[in-house]
Amino acid sequence: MAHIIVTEPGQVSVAVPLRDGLRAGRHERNDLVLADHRVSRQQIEFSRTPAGWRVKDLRSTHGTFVNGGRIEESHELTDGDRIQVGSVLITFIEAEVTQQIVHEQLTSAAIPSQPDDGANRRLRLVYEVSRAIGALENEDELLGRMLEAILDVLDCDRALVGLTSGPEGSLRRVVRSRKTAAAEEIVLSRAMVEAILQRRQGVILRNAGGRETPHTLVREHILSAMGAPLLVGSRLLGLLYVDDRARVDRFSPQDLEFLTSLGHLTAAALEGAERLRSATAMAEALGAGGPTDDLIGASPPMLQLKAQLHKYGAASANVLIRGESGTGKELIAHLLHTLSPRAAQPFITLNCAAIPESMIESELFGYVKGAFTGAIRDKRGKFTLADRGTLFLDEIGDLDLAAQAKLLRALQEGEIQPLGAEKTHRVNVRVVSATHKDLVKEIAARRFREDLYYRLNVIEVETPPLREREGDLELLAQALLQSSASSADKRLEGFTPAALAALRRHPWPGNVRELRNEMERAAINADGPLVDFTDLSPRLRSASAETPAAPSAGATLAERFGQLDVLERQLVEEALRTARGNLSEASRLLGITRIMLKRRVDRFGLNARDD
Ligand SMILES: Nc1ncnc2c1ncn2[C@@H]1O[C@H](COP(=O)(O)OP(=O)(O)OP(=O)(O)O)[C@@H](O)[C@H]1O
Repeated sequence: MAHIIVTEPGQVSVAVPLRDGLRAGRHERNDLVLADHRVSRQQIEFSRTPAGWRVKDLRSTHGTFVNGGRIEESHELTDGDRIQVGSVLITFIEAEVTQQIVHEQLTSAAIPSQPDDGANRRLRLVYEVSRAIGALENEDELLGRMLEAILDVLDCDRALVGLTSGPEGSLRRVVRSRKTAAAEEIVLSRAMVEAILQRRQGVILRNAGGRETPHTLVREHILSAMGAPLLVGSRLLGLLYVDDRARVDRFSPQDLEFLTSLGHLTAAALEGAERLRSATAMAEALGAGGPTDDLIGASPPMLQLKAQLHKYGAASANVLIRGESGTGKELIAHLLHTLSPRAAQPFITLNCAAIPESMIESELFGYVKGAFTGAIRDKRGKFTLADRGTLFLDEIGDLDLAAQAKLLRALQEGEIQPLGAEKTHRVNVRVVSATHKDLVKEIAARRFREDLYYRLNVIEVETPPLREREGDLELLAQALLQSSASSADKRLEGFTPAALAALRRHPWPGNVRELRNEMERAAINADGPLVDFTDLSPRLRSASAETPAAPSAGATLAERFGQLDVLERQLVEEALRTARGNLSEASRLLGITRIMLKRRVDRFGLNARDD
């Protein structure tokens, strides 16, 4: 049954099963009462549709938002949708949950004081879990408390939460055991973990000892085990696992159903906490300014990127930066170094695509005199030069397999051996690498080593392309123009509307690098004070699909002259669209008088309004 997870500020998250016609609002007659002054008395209604579920806004005063956007009237829900009303967050979950548990949870304001039978102990656990993770402060400690409660209720030996946020693709674990006070090492069955994570379903081991029992469980003397995924929407955060060494068939299908419900609840709370952390980091990043000020951009993906840089700069883990060409990968690698404790040490760059295969090893590790013909003196490699600092490996996807094997060894052992040297020596290097290639595809095509990928990609950062960064184009164009103008010793104030429109129309496949080149050119061409359409490159003046085709060379003079009308009409239409039909505003955009524009509007029979 589908359900919603309701998170009110300062309250525990509560899971509520959905039913057709369920209403939420401030009035106490609602099925779900939301005590928030920005929620209307009747705010929203959920209804079933042939395709699934829909949420309808009941003409609320402050509106209903789904995934950040205000809904017009109603919205078809998909798994994981986040509905915001006032300060209340409601997450829609399509997956199955145990109705009994979630329903009881909804109606219990406090721990129930009924006889302590199995069902009530479970209910109490759900309550405890909600309370613990709702107040999420120290994640590990609270997950630990939840696991202790699970051990108690399910009466089994050991319990574990494995989070996929662990280093290098491994699971970060929180473990509790009934027998030992110390956190016991739990060896998980790979087959079970894969089944849970890949199928995204709960798995239960019954008849342990049978021929199909996974080897690890037999070796570890585990007689019963079960696990469930931590899923929120389509996002997999890890798994919940319990086992027992005393009894066979310890867990029933109802136990698994119960564990699965807890998995949903835990995942929703963990994700909520993660969002809070990233919002806090973003706020800190925005307030902090500092080195990331060099990274121009205020669009949501750029703000997120800046927050990530502040968060990851201080870590010493390796970082892989992915992104299209010209999106600022090198700039970001340098910022990661500047923000790190290694900032006072060297930042060394190697472009793997620019070095011939035969030389890559000596570039990376260096050589000693006499190592090969022409090695007339010792040469230090990039690893040695970057010792205690950062090594930036650009275009890592272009490294050949032989060099990948050597790089992997250096990263695994923290030691390098220059060509021809007898001994290895230790180096302490943080590797930041970058690529525009999809390394997962490269791994599948056997062109990139998977083990190296995990070594490099402890933290992954993605640089967004310019076309996805709404509003950044203008910011970047202005800043890059100013820096080019001052190098050319000119004073330029900005752009004419026609130049700006051409900049906005262009798709910028070469991203910021292409824009920087364009601004250098414009600064040279422009006589000032504004850069005009004619100062831009021919590519910008003619490449856009919306720009009318240049008059064809073979046409007569009269035909070509006639085509001017087409261009003029398109520009007038565009200006009117931008100015929402306002004549004065549109004439200002076109740089002509209002009367001149009115004459053209009449000639083309267009609609416009007087101010
Ligand atoms: N957000 C930004 N703010 C200011 N300048 C930027 C920004 N992004 C990129 N640049 C500038 O654009 C140019 C290209 O950036 P950079 O060389 O870092 O891109 P890249 O992703 O490493 O490209 P490639 O993959 O082709 O090597 C540089 O001059 C860089 O300083």
